[in-house]
Amino acid sequence: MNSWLGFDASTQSLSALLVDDSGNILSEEEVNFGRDLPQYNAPQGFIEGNSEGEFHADPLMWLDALDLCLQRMSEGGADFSSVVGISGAGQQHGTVYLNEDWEKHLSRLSSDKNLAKQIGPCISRATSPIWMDVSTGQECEEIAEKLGGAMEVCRRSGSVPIERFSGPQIRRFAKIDPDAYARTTRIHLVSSFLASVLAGKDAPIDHGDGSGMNLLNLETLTWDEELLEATAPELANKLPDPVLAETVVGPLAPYFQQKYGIPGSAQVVAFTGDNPSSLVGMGAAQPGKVVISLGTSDTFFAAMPEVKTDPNGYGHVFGNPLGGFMSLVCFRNGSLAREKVKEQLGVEWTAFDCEGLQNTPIGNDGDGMIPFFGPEINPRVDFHEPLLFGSEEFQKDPDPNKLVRACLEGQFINMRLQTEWIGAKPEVILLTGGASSNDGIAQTIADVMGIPVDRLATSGSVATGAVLRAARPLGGNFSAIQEHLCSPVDGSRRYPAEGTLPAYQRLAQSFSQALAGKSPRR
Ligand SMILES: Nc1ncnc2c1ncn2[C@@H]1O[C@H](COP(=O)(O)OP(=O)(O)O)[C@@H](O)[C@H]1O
Ligand SMILES: O=C(CO)[C@@H](O)[C@H](O)COP(=O)(O)O
Repeated sequence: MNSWLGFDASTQSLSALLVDDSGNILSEEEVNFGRDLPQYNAPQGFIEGNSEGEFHADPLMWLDALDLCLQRMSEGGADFSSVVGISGAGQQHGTVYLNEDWEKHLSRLSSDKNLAKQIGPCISRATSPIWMDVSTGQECEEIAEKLGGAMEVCRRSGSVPIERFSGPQIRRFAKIDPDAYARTTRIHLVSSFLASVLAGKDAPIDHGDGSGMNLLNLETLTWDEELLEATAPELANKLPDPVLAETVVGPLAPYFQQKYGIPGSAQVVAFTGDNPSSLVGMGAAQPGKVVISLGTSDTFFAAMPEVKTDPNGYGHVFGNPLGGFMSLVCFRNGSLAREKVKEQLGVEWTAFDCEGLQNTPIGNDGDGMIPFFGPEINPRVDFHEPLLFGSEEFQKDPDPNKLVRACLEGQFINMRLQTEWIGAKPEVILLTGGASSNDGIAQTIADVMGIPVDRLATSGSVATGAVLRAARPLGGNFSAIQEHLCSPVDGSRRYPAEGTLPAYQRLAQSFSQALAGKSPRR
Protein backbone atom coordinates (compact mmCIF):
# COMPACT_ATOMS: atom_id res chain seq x y z
CA MET A 1 0.00 0.00 0.00
CA ASN A 2 1.25 3.52 -0.81
CA SER A 3 2.55 5.61 2.05
CA TRP A 4 3.08 9.30 2.68
CA LEU A 5 5.73 11.15 4.67
CA GLY A 6 4.97 14.46 6.39
CA PHE A 7 7.34 16.83 8.20
CA ASP A 8 6.71 19.54 10.79
CA ALA A 9 9.60 21.96 11.41
CA SER A 10 8.16 24.22 14.12
CA THR A 11 9.86 26.44 16.68
CA GLN A 12 11.12 23.83 19.13
CA SER A 13 11.28 20.61 17.15
CA LEU A 14 11.25 18.85 13.80
CA SER A 15 9.01 15.82 13.57
CA ALA A 16 8.02 13.35 10.88
CA LEU A 17 5.04 11.09 10.35
CA LEU A 18 4.82 8.12 7.98
CA VAL A 19 1.25 7.05 7.20
CA ASP A 20 -0.22 4.49 4.82
CA ASP A 21 -3.15 5.06 2.48
CA SER A 22 -5.64 3.85 5.09
CA GLY A 23 -4.36 6.36 7.63
CA ASN A 24 -2.39 3.87 9.75
CA ILE A 25 0.68 5.44 11.36
CA LEU A 26 3.71 3.38 10.30
CA SER A 27 6.35 5.46 12.04
CA GLU A 28 6.73 8.78 13.84
CA GLU A 29 9.78 10.55 15.19
CA GLU A 30 10.71 13.87 16.74
CA VAL A 31 13.96 15.77 17.12
CA ASN A 32 13.85 18.41 19.84
CA PHE A 33 16.30 21.17 18.95
CA GLY A 34 17.26 22.00 22.53
CA ARG A 35 17.56 18.43 23.80
CA ASP A 36 18.95 16.65 20.74
CA LEU A 37 21.10 19.35 19.15
CA PRO A 38 22.57 21.20 22.18
CA GLN A 39 25.55 22.38 20.10
CA TYR A 40 23.26 25.08 18.63
CA ASN A 41 22.74 26.67 22.08
CA ALA A 42 19.04 27.07 21.43
CA PRO A 43 17.26 25.28 24.31
CA GLN A 44 13.87 26.33 22.96
CA GLY A 45 14.80 26.46 19.27
CA PHE A 46 15.86 30.10 19.08
CA ILE A 47 18.70 32.43 20.02
CA GLU A 48 18.35 36.02 21.12
CA GLY A 49 20.27 38.49 18.95
CA ASN A 50 22.41 41.41 20.07
CA SER A 51 19.81 44.04 19.24
CA GLU A 52 16.57 44.56 21.13
CA GLY A 53 13.79 42.30 19.84
CA GLU A 54 16.00 40.07 17.66
CA PHE A 55 15.14 36.36 17.72
CA HIS A 56 16.95 34.08 15.30
CA ALA A 57 17.74 30.40 14.69
CA ASP A 58 20.56 28.67 12.87
CA PRO A 59 19.25 27.21 9.58
CA LEU A 60 21.87 24.45 9.81
CA MET A 61 20.14 23.26 12.98
CA TRP A 62 17.03 22.53 10.90
CA LEU A 63 19.14 20.52 8.45
CA ASP A 64 20.83 18.53 11.22
CA ALA A 65 17.38 17.87 12.65
CA LEU A 66 16.16 16.59 9.27
CA ASP A 67 19.10 14.20 8.99
CA LEU A 68 18.76 13.04 12.60
CA CYS A 69 15.01 12.52 12.31
CA LEU A 70 15.34 10.34 9.19
CA GLN A 71 18.29 8.48 10.69
CA ARG A 72 16.26 7.64 13.80
CA MET A 73 13.27 6.54 11.72
CA SER A 74 15.48 4.37 9.57
CA GLU A 75 17.29 2.85 12.57
CA GLY A 76 13.92 2.29 14.22
CA GLY A 77 12.91 0.09 11.29
CA ALA A 78 10.62 2.47 9.42
CA ASP A 79 9.71 0.96 6.07
CA PHE A 80 10.11 3.74 3.54
CA SER A 81 9.85 1.44 0.52
CA SER A 82 6.26 2.41 -0.36
CA VAL A 83 6.62 6.19 0.07
CA VAL A 84 5.01 7.90 -2.91
CA GLY A 85 4.77 11.49 -1.70
CA ILE A 86 6.44 13.77 0.83
CA SER A 87 5.38 17.17 2.09
CA GLY A 88 5.89 19.29 5.15
CA ALA A 89 5.53 22.58 6.92
CA GLY A 90 7.76 25.08 8.66
CA GLN A 91 7.29 27.64 11.41
CA GLN A 92 5.95 30.66 9.56
CA HIS A 93 7.74 33.88 8.54
CA GLY A 94 11.34 32.71 9.22
CA THR A 95 13.70 33.45 6.31
CA VAL A 96 16.82 31.67 5.03
CA TYR A 97 19.37 33.63 2.98
CA LEU A 98 21.43 31.83 0.31
CA ASN A 99 24.24 32.77 -2.06
CA GLU A 100 24.88 31.97 -5.70
CA ASP A 101 26.24 28.48 -4.92
CA TRP A 102 22.90 27.31 -3.54
CA GLU A 103 21.45 25.59 -6.60
CA LYS A 104 24.78 24.00 -7.52
CA HIS A 105 25.22 22.49 -4.05
CA LEU A 106 21.58 21.41 -3.92
CA SER A 107 21.87 19.45 -7.13
CA ARG A 108 25.01 17.63 -5.96
CA LEU A 109 24.13 16.52 -2.44
CA SER A 110 26.37 13.58 -1.63
CA SER A 111 25.37 10.91 0.87
CA ASP A 112 28.99 10.82 2.15
CA LYS A 113 28.50 14.07 4.05
CA ASN A 114 25.62 15.43 6.07
CA LEU A 115 23.26 18.16 4.84
CA ALA A 116 24.53 20.94 7.11
CA LYS A 117 28.09 20.50 5.86
CA GLN A 118 27.05 20.69 2.23
CA ILE A 119 24.53 23.51 2.48
CA GLY A 120 26.58 25.50 5.06
CA PRO A 121 28.74 27.23 2.42
CA CYS A 122 25.59 28.51 0.66
CA ILE A 123 24.25 30.43 3.66
CA SER A 124 24.69 34.19 3.20
CA ARG A 125 23.20 35.21 6.57
CA ALA A 126 24.50 33.07 9.41
CA THR A 127 21.24 33.03 11.36
CA SER A 128 17.62 33.30 10.28
CA PRO A 129 15.18 35.75 11.88
CA ILE A 130 12.13 33.78 13.06
CA TRP A 131 8.54 34.62 13.94
CA MET A 132 9.40 35.77 17.49
CA ASP A 133 11.54 38.63 16.15
CA VAL A 134 10.05 42.09 16.81
CA SER A 135 13.06 44.17 15.76
CA THR A 136 11.60 45.67 12.56
CA GLY A 137 9.22 48.39 13.84
CA GLN A 138 11.10 51.02 11.84
CA GLU A 139 11.00 48.96 8.64
CA CYS A 140 7.26 48.34 9.04
CA GLU A 141 6.71 52.10 9.24
CA GLU A 142 8.87 52.69 6.18
CA ILE A 143 7.01 50.09 4.10
CA ALA A 144 3.63 51.50 5.21
CA GLU A 145 4.73 55.01 4.32
CA LYS A 146 5.89 54.01 0.85
CA LEU A 147 2.55 52.30 0.13
CA GLY A 148 0.47 55.19 1.45
CA GLY A 149 -0.46 53.63 4.79
CA ALA A 150 -0.57 50.37 6.73
CA MET A 151 -4.14 49.60 5.65
CA GLU A 152 -3.10 49.70 1.98
CA VAL A 153 -0.46 47.04 2.77
CA CYS A 154 -3.24 45.08 4.50
CA ARG A 155 -5.58 45.46 1.51
CA ARG A 156 -2.94 43.98 -0.78
CA SER A 157 -1.26 41.36 1.41
CA GLY A 158 -3.90 40.48 4.04
CA SER A 159 -1.93 42.02 6.94
CA VAL A 160 -0.61 45.46 7.86
CA PRO A 161 3.23 45.50 7.96
CA ILE A 162 4.06 43.09 10.77
CA GLU A 163 7.44 42.98 12.53
CA ARG A 164 7.89 39.20 12.31
CA PHE A 165 6.76 38.97 8.68
CA SER A 166 9.44 38.23 6.09
CA GLY A 167 9.20 41.49 4.09
CA PRO A 168 10.10 43.82 6.98
CA GLN A 169 12.76 41.29 8.08
CA ILE A 170 14.31 41.27 4.59
CA ARG A 171 14.25 45.06 4.52
CA ARG A 172 16.12 45.25 7.82
CA PHE A 173 18.78 42.82 6.56
CA ALA A 174 19.23 44.85 3.36
CA LYS A 175 19.72 47.97 5.51
CA ILE A 176 22.05 46.61 8.21
CA ASP A 177 24.20 44.43 5.95
CA PRO A 178 23.84 45.61 2.34
CA ASP A 179 26.90 43.62 1.18
CA ALA A 180 25.58 40.32 2.50
CA TYR A 181 22.16 41.21 1.07
CA ALA A 182 23.78 41.81 -2.32
CA ARG A 183 25.52 38.40 -2.07
CA THR A 184 22.14 36.80 -1.37
CA THR A 185 20.67 35.42 -4.56
CA ARG A 186 17.80 33.43 -3.01
CA ILE A 187 15.60 34.03 0.04
CA HIS A 188 13.53 31.11 1.25
CA LEU A 189 11.00 30.58 4.01
CA VAL A 190 11.75 27.75 6.45
CA SER A 191 9.13 25.70 4.57
CA SER A 192 10.46 26.24 1.03
CA PHE A 193 14.07 25.87 2.22
CA LEU A 194 13.39 22.36 3.54
CA ALA A 195 11.32 21.43 0.46
CA SER A 196 14.27 22.53 -1.72
CA VAL A 197 16.70 20.35 0.20
CA LEU A 198 14.43 17.31 -0.06
CA ALA A 199 13.89 17.81 -3.79
CA GLY A 200 17.52 18.74 -4.44
CA LYS A 201 16.32 21.75 -6.39
CA ASP A 202 15.08 25.23 -5.67
CA ALA A 203 11.45 24.92 -4.51
CA PRO A 204 8.63 27.49 -4.79
CA ILE A 205 6.80 29.18 -1.88
CA ASP A 206 3.17 28.15 -1.44
CA HIS A 207 0.40 30.74 -1.05
CA GLY A 208 -0.31 29.67 2.55
CA ASP A 209 3.15 30.48 3.88
CA GLY A 210 3.77 33.16 1.24
CA SER A 211 0.98 35.29 2.69
CA GLY A 212 2.99 35.65 5.90
CA MET A 213 5.53 37.85 4.14
CA ASN A 214 3.73 41.18 3.45
CA LEU A 215 4.78 40.61 -0.17
CA LEU A 216 2.09 38.43 -1.76
CA ASN A 217 -0.87 40.13 -3.38
CA LEU A 218 -3.89 38.11 -2.30
CA GLU A 219 -5.94 39.17 -5.30
CA THR A 220 -3.44 38.16 -7.98
CA LEU A 221 -1.54 35.57 -5.91
CA THR A 222 1.71 36.96 -7.33
CA TRP A 223 4.46 39.00 -5.64
CA ASP A 224 3.15 42.57 -5.43
CA GLU A 225 5.47 44.88 -7.37
CA GLU A 226 4.95 47.91 -5.13
CA LEU A 227 5.47 45.86 -1.98
CA LEU A 228 8.66 44.35 -3.43
CA GLU A 229 9.88 47.82 -4.36
CA ALA A 230 9.08 49.23 -0.92
CA THR A 231 10.84 46.34 0.80
CA ALA A 232 14.33 45.90 -0.67
CA PRO A 233 16.29 46.31 -3.92
CA GLU A 234 16.24 43.54 -6.54
CA LEU A 235 13.91 41.50 -4.37
CA ALA A 236 11.86 40.02 -7.22
CA ASN A 237 14.92 38.11 -8.46
CA LYS A 238 15.73 36.75 -5.03
CA LEU A 239 12.33 35.16 -4.32
CA PRO A 240 11.09 31.78 -5.58
CA ASP A 241 7.75 31.76 -7.41
CA PRO A 242 4.55 31.69 -5.34
CA VAL A 243 2.47 28.58 -6.15
CA LEU A 244 -0.60 26.61 -5.09
CA ALA A 245 0.11 24.41 -2.07
CA GLU A 246 -0.62 21.30 -4.13
CA THR A 247 2.23 21.93 -6.56
CA VAL A 248 4.54 18.97 -7.08
CA VAL A 249 8.12 20.25 -6.80
CA GLY A 250 9.81 17.14 -8.20
CA PRO A 251 11.29 13.79 -7.20
CA LEU A 252 13.24 13.28 -3.99
CA ALA A 253 16.97 14.05 -4.16
CA PRO A 254 19.16 10.90 -4.54
CA TYR A 255 20.82 11.83 -1.19
CA PHE A 256 17.75 10.60 0.71
CA GLN A 257 17.45 7.41 -1.31
CA GLN A 258 21.11 6.51 -0.79
CA LYS A 259 21.21 7.45 2.88
CA TYR A 260 17.77 6.42 4.20
CA GLY A 261 16.31 4.15 1.52
CA ILE A 262 13.36 6.37 0.58
CA PRO A 263 12.45 5.63 -3.07
CA GLY A 264 13.89 8.13 -5.53
CA SER A 265 10.53 8.06 -7.31
CA ALA A 266 8.82 9.70 -4.29
CA GLN A 267 7.59 13.17 -5.21
CA VAL A 268 8.04 16.24 -3.02
CA VAL A 269 4.90 18.41 -2.77
CA ALA A 270 5.37 22.12 -1.91
CA PHE A 271 5.72 22.77 1.83
CA THR A 272 3.52 25.30 3.63
CA GLY A 273 3.44 27.12 6.99
CA ASP A 274 2.84 25.14 10.17
CA ASN A 275 -0.52 26.79 10.84
CA PRO A 276 -1.96 26.35 7.31
CA SER A 277 -0.78 22.73 7.44
CA SER A 278 -2.43 22.29 10.83
CA LEU A 279 -5.71 23.63 9.37
CA VAL A 280 -5.65 20.66 6.97
CA GLY A 281 -4.43 18.21 9.63
CA MET A 282 -7.28 19.17 11.95
CA GLY A 283 -9.85 18.49 9.21
CA ALA A 284 -10.77 22.18 9.36
CA ALA A 285 -9.95 23.34 5.84
CA GLN A 286 -13.68 23.84 5.06
CA PRO A 287 -15.26 26.94 6.72
CA GLY A 288 -17.20 26.34 9.95
CA LYS A 289 -14.51 24.99 12.24
CA VAL A 290 -12.12 26.91 14.48
CA VAL A 291 -8.73 25.65 15.63
CA ILE A 292 -6.66 26.86 18.58
CA SER A 293 -3.06 25.70 18.41
CA LEU A 294 -1.10 25.77 21.66
CA GLY A 295 2.45 25.35 20.35
CA THR A 296 5.26 27.74 21.23
CA SER A 297 2.91 30.47 20.04
CA ASP A 298 -0.82 30.26 20.66
CA THR A 299 -2.75 30.69 17.43
CA PHE A 300 -6.45 30.90 16.60
CA PHE A 301 -7.37 30.13 13.01
CA ALA A 302 -10.23 29.17 10.73
CA ALA A 303 -10.95 28.69 7.03
CA MET A 304 -12.60 31.84 5.68
CA PRO A 305 -15.84 31.78 3.71
CA GLU A 306 -14.81 35.20 2.30
CA VAL A 307 -11.77 37.41 2.76
CA LYS A 308 -12.12 39.76 5.73
CA THR A 309 -9.22 41.70 7.29
CA ASP A 310 -8.79 42.72 10.94
CA PRO A 311 -9.88 46.37 11.40
CA ASN A 312 -7.33 46.70 14.24
CA GLY A 313 -4.51 45.38 12.05
CA TYR A 314 -3.38 42.57 14.39
CA GLY A 315 -4.83 39.53 12.64
CA HIS A 316 -3.98 38.04 9.27
CA VAL A 317 -5.36 36.47 6.11
CA PHE A 318 -3.32 33.53 4.79
CA GLY A 319 -3.85 31.19 1.85
CA ASN A 320 -5.73 27.99 2.78
CA PRO A 321 -3.68 25.07 1.37
CA LEU A 322 -6.85 23.41 0.09
CA GLY A 323 -8.04 26.57 -1.67
CA GLY A 324 -9.43 29.94 -0.57
CA PHE A 325 -8.20 31.69 2.55
CA MET A 326 -7.91 31.37 6.32
CA SER A 327 -7.85 33.89 9.16
CA LEU A 328 -5.10 33.64 11.76
CA VAL A 329 -4.40 35.47 14.98
CA CYS A 330 -1.10 34.70 16.71
CA PHE A 331 -0.11 35.28 20.34
CA ARG A 332 3.60 35.45 21.10
CA ASN A 333 3.20 34.83 24.85
CA GLY A 334 1.83 31.30 24.49
CA SER A 335 3.53 28.21 25.90
CA LEU A 336 6.66 30.13 26.87
CA ALA A 337 4.59 32.38 29.18
CA ARG A 338 2.91 29.34 30.78
CA GLU A 339 6.37 27.81 31.21
CA LYS A 340 7.59 30.99 32.94
CA VAL A 341 4.75 30.80 35.50
CA LYS A 342 5.46 27.09 36.01
CA GLU A 343 9.19 27.74 36.55
CA GLN A 344 8.71 30.75 38.80
CA LEU A 345 6.33 28.83 41.06
CA GLY A 346 8.46 25.66 40.92
CA VAL A 347 5.42 23.52 40.01
CA GLU A 348 4.67 20.81 37.43
CA TRP A 349 2.12 20.94 34.59
CA THR A 350 -0.29 19.23 36.99
CA ALA A 351 -0.76 22.64 38.64
CA PHE A 352 -2.37 23.73 35.34
CA ASP A 353 -4.50 20.59 35.18
CA CYS A 354 -8.14 20.37 36.26
CA GLU A 355 -7.17 19.17 39.70
CA GLY A 356 -4.72 22.04 40.19
CA LEU A 357 -7.29 24.56 39.02
CA GLN A 358 -9.87 23.22 41.49
CA ASN A 359 -8.16 25.27 44.21
CA THR A 360 -9.47 28.49 42.67
CA PRO A 361 -12.89 29.62 41.43
CA ILE A 362 -13.75 30.49 37.84
CA GLY A 363 -12.97 34.19 37.39
CA ASN A 364 -10.39 34.03 40.24
CA ASP A 365 -12.49 36.41 42.42
CA GLY A 366 -11.62 39.18 39.97
CA ASP A 367 -7.85 38.72 40.39
CA GLY A 368 -6.21 38.68 36.99
CA MET A 369 -3.02 38.93 34.98
CA ILE A 370 -1.90 40.46 31.71
CA PRO A 371 0.30 37.39 31.08
CA PHE A 372 2.95 38.93 28.85
CA PHE A 373 6.53 38.04 29.82
CA GLY A 374 7.95 39.71 26.70
CA PRO A 375 6.65 41.89 23.85
CA GLU A 376 3.20 40.80 22.69
CA ILE A 377 1.99 40.98 19.09
CA ASN A 378 -1.74 40.71 19.84
CA PRO A 379 -2.22 43.42 20.96
CA ARG A 380 1.06 45.02 19.97
CA VAL A 381 2.47 46.10 23.37
CA ASP A 382 5.87 46.08 25.03
CA PHE A 383 6.08 44.03 28.20
CA HIS A 384 8.96 42.55 30.16
CA GLU A 385 6.93 41.10 33.00
CA PRO A 386 3.25 40.35 33.54
CA LEU A 387 0.89 42.86 35.13
CA LEU A 388 -1.36 41.78 38.00
CA PHE A 389 -4.70 43.44 38.66
CA GLY A 390 -7.58 42.89 41.11
CA SER A 391 -7.34 42.82 44.91
CA GLU A 392 -4.46 44.54 46.69
CA GLU A 393 -3.53 41.28 48.38
CA PHE A 394 -3.20 39.52 45.00
CA GLN A 395 -1.09 42.30 43.53
CA LYS A 396 1.25 42.41 46.54
CA ASP A 397 1.56 38.79 47.61
CA PRO A 398 -0.23 36.51 45.13
CA ASP A 399 -1.30 33.01 46.04
CA PRO A 400 0.47 30.56 43.64
CA ASN A 401 -2.79 28.77 42.73
CA LYS A 402 -4.34 32.09 41.81
CA LEU A 403 -1.35 32.99 39.65
CA VAL A 404 -1.77 29.83 37.56
CA ARG A 405 -5.44 30.51 36.96
CA ALA A 406 -4.81 34.22 36.34
CA CYS A 407 -2.23 33.35 33.66
CA LEU A 408 -4.55 30.97 31.81
CA GLU A 409 -7.67 33.11 32.12
CA GLY A 410 -5.68 36.18 31.02
CA GLN A 411 -4.31 34.38 27.95
CA PHE A 412 -7.70 33.19 26.75
CA ILE A 413 -9.61 36.35 27.62
CA ASN A 414 -7.07 38.18 25.49
CA MET A 415 -7.59 35.59 22.74
CA ARG A 416 -11.37 36.02 22.94
CA LEU A 417 -11.11 39.80 22.69
CA GLN A 418 -8.57 39.76 19.84
CA THR A 419 -10.48 37.30 17.67
CA GLU A 420 -13.93 38.91 17.86
CA TRP A 421 -13.42 40.50 14.40
CA ILE A 422 -13.45 37.06 12.77
CA GLY A 423 -17.04 36.58 13.92
CA ALA A 424 -16.62 32.79 14.16
CA LYS A 425 -19.39 31.04 16.09
CA PRO A 426 -18.38 27.36 15.94
CA GLU A 427 -20.24 24.62 17.80
CA VAL A 428 -16.95 23.24 18.99
CA ILE A 429 -13.34 24.48 19.02
CA LEU A 430 -10.58 22.05 17.99
CA LEU A 431 -7.38 22.14 20.06
CA THR A 432 -3.92 21.09 18.97
CA GLY A 433 -0.24 21.72 19.86
CA GLY A 434 1.89 20.63 22.82
CA ALA A 435 -0.23 22.22 25.57
CA SER A 436 -3.56 20.94 24.24
CA SER A 437 -3.11 17.62 26.05
CA ASN A 438 -3.48 19.48 29.35
CA ASP A 439 -7.10 19.09 30.49
CA GLY A 440 -7.01 22.17 32.73
CA ILE A 441 -5.87 24.36 29.85
CA ALA A 442 -8.51 22.80 27.59
CA GLN A 443 -11.19 23.35 30.27
CA THR A 444 -10.19 27.00 30.75
CA ILE A 445 -10.50 27.61 27.00
CA ALA A 446 -13.98 26.02 27.00
CA ASP A 447 -14.99 28.17 30.01
CA VAL A 448 -13.61 31.47 28.72
CA MET A 449 -14.87 31.00 25.13
CA GLY A 450 -18.18 29.47 26.31
CA ILE A 451 -17.80 26.73 23.66
CA PRO A 452 -16.93 23.00 24.05
CA VAL A 453 -13.44 21.95 22.96
CA ASP A 454 -12.23 18.73 21.26
CA ARG A 455 -8.82 17.12 20.79
CA LEU A 456 -8.10 14.84 17.80
CA ALA A 457 -6.65 11.34 17.71
CA THR A 458 -3.36 12.60 16.29
CA SER A 459 -1.27 14.93 18.41
CA GLY A 460 0.77 16.24 15.47
CA SER A 461 -1.74 18.08 13.32
CA VAL A 462 1.00 19.90 11.34
CA ALA A 463 2.66 16.67 10.17
CA THR A 464 -0.78 15.09 9.60
CA GLY A 465 -1.64 18.04 7.39
CA ALA A 466 1.62 17.47 5.51
CA VAL A 467 0.76 13.80 4.96
CA LEU A 468 -2.70 14.75 3.66
CA ARG A 469 -1.27 17.44 1.41
CA ALA A 470 1.28 15.00 -0.03
CA ALA A 471 -1.44 12.43 -0.69
CA ARG A 472 -3.99 14.73 -2.33
CA PRO A 473 -2.24 15.75 -5.57
CA LEU A 474 -0.60 12.32 -5.97
CA GLY A 475 -3.72 10.18 -5.99
CA GLY A 476 -3.65 9.16 -2.31
CA ASN A 477 -6.72 8.23 -0.29
CA PHE A 478 -7.25 11.66 1.28
CA SER A 479 -10.64 10.88 2.83
CA ALA A 480 -9.54 7.57 4.41
CA ILE A 481 -6.46 9.19 5.93
CA GLN A 482 -8.50 12.16 7.10
CA GLU A 483 -11.19 10.00 8.65
CA HIS A 484 -8.63 7.90 10.46
CA LEU A 485 -6.46 10.70 11.80
CA CYS A 486 -8.71 13.76 12.07
CA SER A 487 -11.52 12.49 14.30
CA PRO A 488 -11.97 13.67 17.89
CA VAL A 489 -10.74 11.38 20.64
CA ASP A 490 -13.74 9.81 22.40
CA GLY A 491 -14.26 11.27 25.84
CA SER A 492 -11.76 14.09 25.39
CA ARG A 493 -14.38 16.83 24.92
CA ARG A 494 -14.50 19.49 27.64
CA TYR A 495 -17.74 21.44 28.08
CA PRO A 496 -17.92 25.00 29.49
CA ALA A 497 -18.96 25.08 33.12
CA GLU A 498 -22.44 26.51 33.79
CA GLY A 499 -22.87 30.20 34.58
CA THR A 500 -19.34 31.39 33.80
CA LEU A 501 -20.43 34.28 31.58
CA PRO A 502 -20.84 37.07 34.21
CA ALA A 503 -17.49 36.27 35.90
CA TYR A 504 -15.65 36.35 32.58
CA GLN A 505 -17.45 39.49 31.42
CA ARG A 506 -16.22 41.28 34.54
CA LEU A 507 -12.71 39.85 34.17
CA ALA A 508 -12.57 40.85 30.48
CA GLN A 509 -13.52 44.39 31.47
CA SER A 510 -10.79 44.59 34.15
CA PHE A 511 -8.31 43.04 31.68
CA SER A 512 -9.08 45.71 29.06
CA GLN A 513 -8.84 48.48 31.65
CA ALA A 514 -5.47 47.27 32.94
CA LEU A 515 -4.18 46.99 29.37
CA ALA A 516 -5.49 50.42 28.38
CA GLY A 517 -2.79 51.99 30.54
CA LYS A 518 -0.08 50.46 28.34
CA SER A 519 0.85 52.28 25.16
CA PRO A 520 1.08 50.34 21.90
CA ARG A 521 4.55 49.39 20.63
CA ARG A 522 4.36 51.64 17.56
N1 LIG B 1 1.30 18.86 29.82
C1 LIG B 1 1.51 20.08 29.32
N2 LIG B 1 0.83 21.14 29.80
C2 LIG B 1 1.03 22.37 29.29
N3 LIG B 1 1.90 22.65 28.31
C3 LIG B 1 2.61 21.64 27.78
C4 LIG B 1 2.46 20.31 28.25
N4 LIG B 1 3.30 19.54 27.53
C5 LIG B 1 3.95 20.35 26.64
N5 LIG B 1 3.54 21.62 26.80
C6 LIG B 1 4.00 22.81 26.04
O1 LIG B 1 4.04 22.52 24.68
C7 LIG B 1 5.05 23.34 24.08
C8 LIG B 1 5.55 22.70 22.80
O2 LIG B 1 4.46 22.53 21.93
P1 LIG B 1 4.72 22.17 20.40
O3 LIG B 1 3.37 22.14 19.74
O4 LIG B 1 5.55 20.97 20.30
O5 LIG B 1 5.57 23.46 19.94
P2 LIG B 1 6.16 23.90 18.53
O6 LIG B 1 5.33 23.18 17.52
O7 LIG B 1 6.02 25.38 18.51
O8 LIG B 1 7.61 23.50 18.49
C9 LIG B 1 6.15 23.45 25.12
O9 LIG B 1 6.71 24.75 25.06
C10 LIG B 1 5.42 23.20 26.44
O10 LIG B 1 5.35 24.40 27.19
O1 LIG C 1 4.07 33.43 13.74
C1 LIG C 1 3.31 32.49 13.78
C2 LIG C 1 2.05 32.52 13.00
O2 LIG C 1 1.82 33.74 12.37
C3 LIG C 1 3.65 31.28 14.60
O3 LIG C 1 2.52 30.51 14.87
C4 LIG C 1 4.74 30.44 13.94
O4 LIG C 1 4.23 29.80 12.78
C5 LIG C 1 5.36 29.45 14.93
O5 LIG C 1 4.50 28.40 15.22
P1 LIG C 1 4.65 27.40 16.46
O6 LIG C 1 6.04 26.84 16.41
O7 LIG C 1 4.37 28.17 17.70
O8 LIG C 1 3.60 26.34 16.18
